Amino acid sequence: MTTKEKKFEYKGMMAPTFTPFNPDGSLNLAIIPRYAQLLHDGGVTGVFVNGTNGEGMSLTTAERKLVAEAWAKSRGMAGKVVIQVGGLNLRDSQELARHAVSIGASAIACLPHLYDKPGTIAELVAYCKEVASAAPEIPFLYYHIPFKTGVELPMDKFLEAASLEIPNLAGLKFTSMEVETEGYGCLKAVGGSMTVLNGFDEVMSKSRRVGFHGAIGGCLNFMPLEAGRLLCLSGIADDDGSTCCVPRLERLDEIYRLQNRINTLWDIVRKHCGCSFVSGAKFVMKSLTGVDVGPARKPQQPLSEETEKLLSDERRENNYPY
Ligand SMILES: CC(=O)N[C@@H]([C@@H](O)[C@H](O)[C@H](O)CO)[C@@H](O)CC(=O)C(=O)O
Repeated sequence: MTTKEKKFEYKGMMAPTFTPFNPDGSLNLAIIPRYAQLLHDGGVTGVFVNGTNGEGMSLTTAERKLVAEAWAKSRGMAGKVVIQVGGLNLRDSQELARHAVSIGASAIACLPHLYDKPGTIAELVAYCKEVASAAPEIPFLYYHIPFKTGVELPMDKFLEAASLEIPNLAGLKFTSMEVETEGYGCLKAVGGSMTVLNGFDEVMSKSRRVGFHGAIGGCLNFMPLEAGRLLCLSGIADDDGSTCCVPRLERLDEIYRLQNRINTLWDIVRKHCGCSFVSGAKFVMKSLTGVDVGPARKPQQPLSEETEKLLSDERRENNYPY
């Protein structure tokens, strides 16, 4: 593999896709082409499959392959197809990594082991190396999401150490609020050669300002136009008024407004759905786009009619969509 191939050269908005289910809980793969078209129309240029929104950890390995294949078939619309292969026993993650190569995925991403959690950078590097080496032909991204995994190791140091051991290491999905400190360190790590993608919508603007390459955020499934404008305005340097037709103060107001709109929507979902956040997010997806990705799987709880009504009422009161 050449240096260029092992890098994940990507800039833009990538949707962490919801796995569509039928009401009986079986996969609804037939809807994926329409879902991919919707993302494409909103300016989304990649998909992150079988992650948190995708409920990868609630799917069987066979189902994860089917979902990955369906997105790979829709790559004409979906753009870059990144398959999250972690959250399982190592053997299955390696099998999914090989499968990702066989279907022409753009890259794989991987969580740490969720039970035998790594306690040191060396342990995390060793684990990632096992997975990455099963798919040496394509880039490997680490999926950093400490609030879910409990693995809180410093990512800038991880990238430095992993780059010496994993030839196809290309970067990470950084799902932490620490974008201006640790996240910035990741951008500077390994001579600035790693791709760093933001994972929390709440810090989308900040992450763009410090130079993250892109965003993988749930809101990109249903409000990509607002998110795209937010990312675009946030990427304009303050001292370079000449490149932007929107005056600086107006621009800052608009950034503030757009970031707040995204945050408010997530606050509504969190308030009514708590731990069944993906159930709520899937309901929002259906309400705002008409693409029905169905219910979430347990342990996410189904939404009661009352919760659905509360979500709908608050959504409308806050003018989503415009
Ligand atoms: C934990 C979680 O759900 N994170 C979301 C965010 O978009 C999140 O929903 C949003 O920032 C609200 O907190 C994405 O990062 C999910 C994601 O990338 C994935 O599906 O793997």
